[in-house]
Amino acid sequence: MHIYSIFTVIDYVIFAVLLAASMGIGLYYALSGGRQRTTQEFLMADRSMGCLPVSLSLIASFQSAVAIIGVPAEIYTHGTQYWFIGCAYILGLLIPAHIFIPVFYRLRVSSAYQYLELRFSKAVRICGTLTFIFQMVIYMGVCVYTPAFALNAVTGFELWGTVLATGLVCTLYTTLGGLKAVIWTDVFQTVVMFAGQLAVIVVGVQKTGGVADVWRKVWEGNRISGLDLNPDPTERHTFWTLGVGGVFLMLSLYGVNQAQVQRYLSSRTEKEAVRSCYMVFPSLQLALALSCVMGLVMFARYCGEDHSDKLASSSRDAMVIYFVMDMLHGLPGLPGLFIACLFSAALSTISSAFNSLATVTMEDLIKPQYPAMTEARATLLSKVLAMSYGLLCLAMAYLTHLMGDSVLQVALKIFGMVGGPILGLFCLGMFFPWANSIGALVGLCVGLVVAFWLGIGSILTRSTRPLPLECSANVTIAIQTAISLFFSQPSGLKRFYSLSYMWYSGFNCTTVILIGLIISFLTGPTKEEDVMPGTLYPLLGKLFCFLPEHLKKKLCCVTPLGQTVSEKIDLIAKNLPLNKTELVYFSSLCKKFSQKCNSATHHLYIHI
Ligand SMILES: O=C(O)CCCC[C@@H]1SC[C@@H]2NC(=O)N[C@@H]21
Ligand code: NA
Repeated sequence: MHIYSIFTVIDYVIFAVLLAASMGIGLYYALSGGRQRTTQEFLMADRSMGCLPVSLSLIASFQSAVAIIGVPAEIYTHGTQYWFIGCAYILGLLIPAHIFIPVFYRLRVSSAYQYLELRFSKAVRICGTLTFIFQMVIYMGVCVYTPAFALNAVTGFELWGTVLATGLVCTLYTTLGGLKAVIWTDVFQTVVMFAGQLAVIVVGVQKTGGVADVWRKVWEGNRISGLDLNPDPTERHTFWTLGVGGVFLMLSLYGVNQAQVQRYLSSRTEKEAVRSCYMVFPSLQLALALSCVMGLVMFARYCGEDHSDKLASSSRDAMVIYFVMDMLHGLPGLPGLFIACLFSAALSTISSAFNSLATVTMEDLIKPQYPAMTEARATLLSKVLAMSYGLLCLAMAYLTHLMGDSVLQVALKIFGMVGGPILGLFCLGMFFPWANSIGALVGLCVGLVVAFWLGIGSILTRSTRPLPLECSANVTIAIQTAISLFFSQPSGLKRFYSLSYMWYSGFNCTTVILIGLIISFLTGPTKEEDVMPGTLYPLLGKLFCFLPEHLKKKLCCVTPLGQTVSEKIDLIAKNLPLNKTELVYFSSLCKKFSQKCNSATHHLYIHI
């Protein structure tokens, strides 16, 4: 039984226009520019992108329907504690901007996992790539499934037909238009996403009696959580699990995830890439604020009642759609706008995932095996891969159907369980020169095993206790908390399983680094001079900058960060005994040289 069949023709038109616009952008990039004939264009957008589209595309990659639906459900059930994840965005973006981007950008890699071969070995690169593929395929399944399932639960909007339509449109424009199409559709879809959420908030506040009324109800309903500094790591959401554990989550996404690294590398210069990372911060805070406020307005609207009886599913996620349709029905076009917002969020994430999966499969798994492959065949194969990943993710959507739990929790657990160990692998390589490839391999494997042991263990023994829904329930909460404190405090393994999922990224990253270092020292640590230049970041040197030079030498990693080729040429040019005319001749010589080399050195220019 479905509550609302409120979709008027105009709503379907708006949804169709969204899909058509995305297709249009994809076709435009398939027929313009280099017409997607080379992998440099198809996978790297010719490294010609500006910081604005890149920054909006960076947001879109990991802001899908999961956040649009899952965050309001989270705020409605547990209060605004989740909002503190915004504190993790500061370090979570500064570290990628000043550590990961320079290393990746100056190595001129196309995929993040090429770094692993340069620093360790081909085996480490392949394991890193396969882990990434595993993570993104499951995550894509959640992203395709979420909007279709939520809509079907409330509005009877055709479920699998929607999943199919979304998946096919997305596969088509990603396959036709490559990274340029994906980035520009992400820009368009991010705007639609913000518009849809804003519409729900404006109408919702207006229908719930205005801002003052909403504030009073959420305040009385104890939904405005204070700063919870409880150090207990098994406490689901505290300032520490969100603000500190969240930093590791952000690093695994915005620091080393291929979908984001590819965007940094598609920027026209390193400065543009760093600038796009900075520009992500305000938009990410806005996205977080919009979804948290939506959850508060929803609480103000229903604080006491529980409508799950009326819905086809008892999950709070479906409740969010019920709230939206309750607010927007009778306003023709707005339900269609929200549907467009939901699917824009989903499409922009799925297309980024497809494109990054096709890139790593080509760059890390196929090209190294078939170096003689022609450009045309390689590009064709990339397109076939994008199509096959599209179909695979439809299958994963069905798997999500079986996962239960809140979609936000599922997505964040996947990032923690799989993204965390990958982050550990890169940190091991960049910050610890002694790490060798055996250590890296064993560290990654042990990290993944421990991550899945913890993740699955927590699912089997879970007992999240949502706050009571009554509006003014201060007394019962106090009693309930006292009771839970008295009975809880599980010990031993159960305590291990009850580690907050927001610590998974940090915990698994640390496991990989520790195991990796132990194994490296046991099997003969790498000497600093044997490490490929440009693959180390002198983090320890910077952290212990107060130490005397000889000790830092002992601690190693005082090597300066890899210089760009142009910096090296400048250095040479300055030291050469050349006069002005000879310098000009030298620079024209370098330009000819760089045109002959492959694009890897195409920014070989000289400042005179
Ligand atoms: O929305 C999704 O698809 C995944 C859930 C959010 C992923 C993390 S949470 C912190 C960071 N901020 C975002 O908007 N996305 C990532
Ligand atoms: Na998205």
